[in-house]
Amino acid sequence: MAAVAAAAGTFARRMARSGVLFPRSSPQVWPQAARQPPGLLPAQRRAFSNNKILVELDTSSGVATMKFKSPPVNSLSLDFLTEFCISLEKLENDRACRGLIITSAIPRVFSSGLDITEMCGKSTEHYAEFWRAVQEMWIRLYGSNLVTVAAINGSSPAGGCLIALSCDYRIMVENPKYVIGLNEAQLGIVAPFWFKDTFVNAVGHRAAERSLQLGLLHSVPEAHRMGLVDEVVPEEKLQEKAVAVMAQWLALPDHARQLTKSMMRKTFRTLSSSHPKTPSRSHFQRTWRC
Ligand SMILES: CC/C=C\C/C=C\C/C=C\C=C\CC(=O)SCCNC(=O)CCNC(=O)[C@H](O)C(C)(C)COP(=O)(O)OP(=O)(O)OC[C@H]1O[C@@H](n2cnc3c(N)ncnc32)[C@H](O)[C@@H]1OP(=O)(O)O
Repeated sequence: MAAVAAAAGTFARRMARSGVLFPRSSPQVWPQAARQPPGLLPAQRRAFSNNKILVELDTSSGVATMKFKSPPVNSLSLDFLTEFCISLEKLENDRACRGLIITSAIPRVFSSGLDITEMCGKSTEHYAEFWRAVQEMWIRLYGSNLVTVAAINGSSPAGGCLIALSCDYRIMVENPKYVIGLNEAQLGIVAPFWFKDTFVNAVGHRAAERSLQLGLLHSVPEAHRMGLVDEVVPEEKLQEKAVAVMAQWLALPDHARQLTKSMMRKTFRTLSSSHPKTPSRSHFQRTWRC
């Protein structure tokens, strides 16, 4: 328990160093239209970047694009998760931003999920901090007030699938090599209940039961059929489609859409307020034999 508390403190300090407020306890409601401060020339584009993620915000449309750029496979390391939360928080605090498209700059992979090297041979404190960061990523993305669209341009197993599932809409590139799903059972581990719930919310109980027990990674057409992704497009149409979907969602009044989203996703507050126990060191070691 002390380790969990220490990890919470460490993660909070990492976020605080970035200048981002932490944590935010309740959803914020943003103005309906992107606004520019009066008297200033509108800067159409703003960008910020770190060594894991690139973010570009088009202030005229209010749409930001977040590109994962952490070779080789955009695995979700502690550093990646921290940068993700910082970037998301910056966008949420930017009154010009209303929507977020998440995609990958790495060919053929959206995200390979949690970084396996973070779960081997580390201290109890590290596991606690890592797990805290995984939860925080999900809480912030699933509970975000922004319209979030996943433009999935590569394989997306496990934690990568969770990121996509946490968005409001998923568009995946049609490619016979790409797969998506929660394959934890194949790895001999159990997807946490909030991974499971997010999956069930997208595909329904029966499809989830089968997919999760067998740890299936689905082809793109199969993922589309079962509702795991909402749309499938050729690679060259992905950006255009993501922008079009975003425009459709942003056409609604923000407050009504945001409150509806918050109502539909209210379970996230349970985790947010209770942060379940971090898996123990022996659990990690047993699972990965390290
Ligand atoms: C977890 C501890 C136990 C208990 C806790 C309790 C409950 C919940 C626990 C866990 C929940 C976990 C969710 C997860 O996300 S676990 C991670 C699952 N991820 C995977 O299974 C993906 C594995 N990777 C792949 O399938 C493929 O790599 C690919 C499809 C993403 C890409 O294929 P490529 O052919 O393009 O690339 P590769 O040659 O396979 O890989 C290149 C390179 O990258 C390394 N790598 C791949 N995935 C990961 C990863 N997730 N973390 C770290 N590193 C990864 C791979 O080893 C290669 O490295 P080298 O070049 O060999 O050095």
